[in-house]
Amino acid sequence: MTFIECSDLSFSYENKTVLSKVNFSVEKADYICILGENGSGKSTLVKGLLNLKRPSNGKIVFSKGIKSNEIGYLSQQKSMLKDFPASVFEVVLSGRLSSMGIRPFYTKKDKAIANKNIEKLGISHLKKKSFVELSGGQQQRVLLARGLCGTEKLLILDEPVTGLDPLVTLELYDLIKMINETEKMTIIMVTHDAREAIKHASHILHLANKQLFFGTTEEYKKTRMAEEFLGGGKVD
Ligand SMILES: Nc1ncnc2c1ncn2[C@@H]1O[C@H](COP(=O)(O)OP(=O)(O)OP(=O)(O)O)[C@@H](O)[C@H]1O
Repeated sequence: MTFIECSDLSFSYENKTVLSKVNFSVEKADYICILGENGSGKSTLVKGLLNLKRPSNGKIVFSKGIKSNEIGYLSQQKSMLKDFPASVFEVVLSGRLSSMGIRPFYTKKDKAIANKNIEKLGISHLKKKSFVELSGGQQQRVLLARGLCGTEKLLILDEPVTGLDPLVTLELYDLIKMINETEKMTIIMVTHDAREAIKHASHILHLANKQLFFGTTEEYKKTRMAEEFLGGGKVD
């Protein structure tokens, strides 16, 4: 099932085009990694997918299977939430906000969903702790649980491992892969870590202010671009 179809997309800031000619589609249970150098347009595209920025050209079409408020989102670690004066449970529960519409309170169902995701990510023991007292890796797990509270279909992650140590980074990648495989959760992830990306992703979207490549990871691995981007050496 196709969730999102992007055709001939461009984005501009103050009439300056920063991304153009983007054409790709997102199918249910895909794991798409968006690669590219700094300033290549990755975050701008994510803003477009989250309906936070309007394309200057082309269109993003959501299928009947998904609405734009059914997308979970986890941003870079430098997120404002790092200083959020709240417990782990409250932070995770706040992931239900986008699904609440005009309803001003959390229901039992919202709380049950928060608890389910806390369990899924193995952070039940941290539930009552203050979010600001956690390690970077623990905070990112909490924010992943929060992102999952907003969706059962599509999770967008913008550089989720930035600033984490290598071991915690691997743990987080494994968790994301587990969610993709066991829940059939569709994943779109922006990352600088191309080597890890090609280990996990089903598809690669490579940007350089335009679309350089979109296709399966297997196809991508055969390209010269992949070799160069991965800094030479064997692509495994
Ligand atoms: N709010 C803004 N106003 C003006 N220009 C912007 C704005 N946000 C981004 N840009 C410019 O758009 C281009 C693409 O930026 P974007 O943040 O999408 O790139 P990126 O690939 O996500 O980069 P990084 O890997 O450094 O996060 C850059 O040249 C950037 O300077």
